[in-house]
Amino acid sequence: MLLLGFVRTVCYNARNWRKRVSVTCINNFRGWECLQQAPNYPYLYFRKQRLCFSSTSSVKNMEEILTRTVDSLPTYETRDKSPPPPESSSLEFIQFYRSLDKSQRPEFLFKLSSDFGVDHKCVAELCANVMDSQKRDISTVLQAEDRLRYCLTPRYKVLLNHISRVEGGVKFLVDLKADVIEILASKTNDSPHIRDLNGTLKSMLSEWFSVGLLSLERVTWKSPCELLQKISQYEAVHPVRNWTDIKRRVGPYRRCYVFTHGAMPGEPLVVLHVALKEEISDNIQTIVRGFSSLDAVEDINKVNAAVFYSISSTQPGLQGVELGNYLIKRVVRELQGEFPHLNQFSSLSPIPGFTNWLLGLLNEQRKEGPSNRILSDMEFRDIEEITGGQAYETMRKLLSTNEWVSSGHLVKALEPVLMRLCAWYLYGEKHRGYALNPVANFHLQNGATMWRLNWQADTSPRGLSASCGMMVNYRYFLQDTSANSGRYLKTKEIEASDQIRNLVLQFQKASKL
Ligand SMILES: CC(C)(COP(=O)(O)OP(=O)(O)OC[C@H]1O[C@@H](n2cnc3c(N)ncnc32)[C@H](O)[C@@H]1OP(=O)(O)O)[C@@H](O)C(=O)NCCC(=O)NCCSC(=O)CC(=O)O
Repeated sequence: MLLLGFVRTVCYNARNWRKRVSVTCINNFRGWECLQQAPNYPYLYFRKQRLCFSSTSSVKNMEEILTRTVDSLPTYETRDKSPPPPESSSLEFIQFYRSLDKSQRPEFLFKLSSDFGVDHKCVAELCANVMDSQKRDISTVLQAEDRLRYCLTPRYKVLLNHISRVEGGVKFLVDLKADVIEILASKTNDSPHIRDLNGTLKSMLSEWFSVGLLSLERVTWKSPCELLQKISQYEAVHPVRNWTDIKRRVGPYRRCYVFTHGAMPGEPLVVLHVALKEEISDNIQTIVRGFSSLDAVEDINKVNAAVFYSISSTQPGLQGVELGNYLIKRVVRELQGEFPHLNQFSSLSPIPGFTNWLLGLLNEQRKEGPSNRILSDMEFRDIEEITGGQAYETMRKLLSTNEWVSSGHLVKALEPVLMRLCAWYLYGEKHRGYALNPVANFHLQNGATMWRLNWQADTSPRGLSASCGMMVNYRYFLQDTSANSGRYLKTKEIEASDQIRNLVLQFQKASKL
């Protein structure tokens, strides 16, 4: 009996025909011959090579699949002559992995990375050979080193390379990398083997997604609807509310650019939104809510600054491949071509995490009692006078609910306090020596200058909750970005403007933290 369409069938695992295994097999319209049971023995056969996995794929299944699909590393001598593994191995691996529950993937990836990785015994032997070869001529040394280099190739890398050649294989590997990143981040399994797998995948993906293999595409209202829809869905910084929003973001005095890759057609890998302004913006509402009629003709004399107001990477698996940095630099060149006189390039960036960091500080302050270490004595008195309550306690309550913005007096009293605290948060708070704030770290890695902190730059509830409404411009002085980036990455030195440095000095004087 041929079963078509999506049906749920109960199958018997061919290898465990004695043991009834409840499995879920989902057909597609081509279907495969339904699982016909012989009258006496519940056994399984297929008309088409589609695999049916137990919904509780056992470790045994994993080992079988891995043994079947992960070929041994060809010998050094036959490394260039060995035939590639059959495509069915790649497809079988992909299908099996996708059939696994999310909770089973760490186990599978651990097995893949630990049992099918580098042959450590062989590496040790070849290390000894390299040492021995030092006494010999250079060609012997090079030969020994090349053998060692080859032996350091994880066995699974051959399969991953072949998976990248099947249709959808690169996207599969990007998603696999995203799983590995998640496993490591959640500490579900932080074995050194999984970390090694992460490194191998990162180096493969960094090669495949190098800037020379990426295509820059400008998104306009005439772009395919599906692409506009994806741009809206992927927007991670200033959510797109409706079609008018997206139409505005690709309309006059706006630019939207994406990187795409031939191996992932139709998929914007990273998205950059730009506002063309007379000067560098200090407020996001004027950009995302600002309205020039959608058919206005751009006046080149009104375009003196390019403001990057949103950049989002759409593929978690490509984290660490630095697509955003490449895209910003490529878009700068594109805009210089369109507007040769353009010489101001800056972001208008959110400051995620500042409000929570400040609330943590206020909580600590509350525990430590009356010692006043965040506010100056006059500020302390002003806030108590305006709120009628204990300064830190009321600040904590008001900042948690954004209520403070409804009081003009309080907004005025808090501006100097919050501006200097936020400048310190961006400039002084560190993680492993680099800027604690991930957005700051991103732009500083790119070589931008922490240029201007803006009060009441994002008065949306989202902006108030994230950073008490403040935003920051990371400015790209093109002639300095390379040196700035090098200094930041090497010595962790942050390039900042006088405004930022003065605010930090004010913080250090007023707050005895
Ligand atoms: C910012 C990114 C596009 C960077 O992606 P890339 O692939 O280019 O770079 P990457 O993955 O190598 O990460 C480089 C650095 O980005 C920083 N980073 C920033 N936001 C991050 C996030 N949400 N998750 C992970 N990293 C993030 C990290 O400190 C990281 O440094 P490390 O690897 O050393 O830890 C992406 O992280 C992202 O989409 N973030 C979410 C949206 C966002 O916050 N965009 C920036 C604000 S908008 C903005 O600022 C305005 C504008 O510029 O347009």
